[in-house]
Amino acid sequence: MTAATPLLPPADWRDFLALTKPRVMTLVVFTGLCGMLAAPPVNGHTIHPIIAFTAILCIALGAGAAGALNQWYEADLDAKMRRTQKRPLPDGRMDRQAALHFGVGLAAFSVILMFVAVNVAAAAILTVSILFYVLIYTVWLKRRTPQNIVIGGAAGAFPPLIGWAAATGDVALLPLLLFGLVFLWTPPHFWALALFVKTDYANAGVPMLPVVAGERVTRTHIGLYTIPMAIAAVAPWPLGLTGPIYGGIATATTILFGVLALIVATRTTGADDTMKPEKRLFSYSILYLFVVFGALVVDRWVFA
Ligand code: HEM
Ligand SMILES: CC(C)=CCC/C(C)=C/CC/C(C)=C/COP(=O)(O)OP(=O)(O)O
Repeated sequence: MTAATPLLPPADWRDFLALTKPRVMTLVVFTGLCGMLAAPPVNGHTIHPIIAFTAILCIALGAGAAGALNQWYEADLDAKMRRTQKRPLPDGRMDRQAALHFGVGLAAFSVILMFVAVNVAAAAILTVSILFYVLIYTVWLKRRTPQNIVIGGAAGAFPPLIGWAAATGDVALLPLLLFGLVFLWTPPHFWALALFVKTDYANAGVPMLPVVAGERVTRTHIGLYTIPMAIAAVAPWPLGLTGPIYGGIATATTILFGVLALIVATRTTGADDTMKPEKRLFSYSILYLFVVFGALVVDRWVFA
């Protein structure tokens, strides 16, 4: 049943903000910004600061809209998981219709503004990423297959491409590698977390890998995905797409990622295990992406 009831008071602005999953979106927006700042000038011109700001705003609004539509669609699941129970919809602080209108309105606004103020390529990729997260991941795959986050995770990998396209009107090998990096990073990022919130997903009936295939298989998959992820992370350097600053930072931080992932991949746990290595890998995965994308920008601006 829907949470819609005429007795609900109007939702607070904080509830609308919570619908946009602001903490997760900071990294989404950061990768978009770095994709933009890593792009070369076109005909001697870099992107105008106002257009750059508008493009980043559109990525933030589009990602927020996708988060809101995700929460609109899966309020029933969120109500069953401890981690998500206090969100505005399952907690009964907001009408479901309001969340739907907010999400659709924000999505349309972000795409139209991107098209009008920036360019068609960035608007098109933004549209694809919103649709990917909402329709492919949330509606289609999440409740059906443990490969949900592998395929659906592509949604979160688009922002570097959007940023680059906003600056150049085009895509190129470097942003495609960055897409590959985030795409291959998502499984270890998410499965590390899924290992320690497995019961939540089991209670909600979501077929995440540890629930369906067990811990052992999940750990092995974390290890296996880390290998191509590491290649995508370091490849821009030997391919001559970045300089040694990026190369050095990406290599060092990726080696540490590999070590932490290997620890998780080779562990077996007992019933009262505190899951410290899994929590560490999850936290590090977030820091890692911030640092690698930050290094890209530092490298580009130091060697320009
Ligand atoms: C399908 C792909 C993904 C899934 C299923 C996933 C899942 C999750 C979950 C369940 C959390 C815990 C959030 C919470 O407690 O509310 C989380 C945290 C986080 N995720 Fe992901 N994630 C995915 C992709 C991404 C992507 C692409 C990014 C950014 C590029 C990202 C960035 C983050 C950040 C920054 C946090 C920490 C948020 C905080 O501090 O609360 N995630 N992720
Ligand atoms: C530009 C643009 C549209 C970007 C989209 C960004 C995007 C797809 C991010 C994915 C990260 C994310 C919030 C996963 C949460 O999974 P979940 O929804 O299963 O997590 P939950 O259990 O916390 O709801």
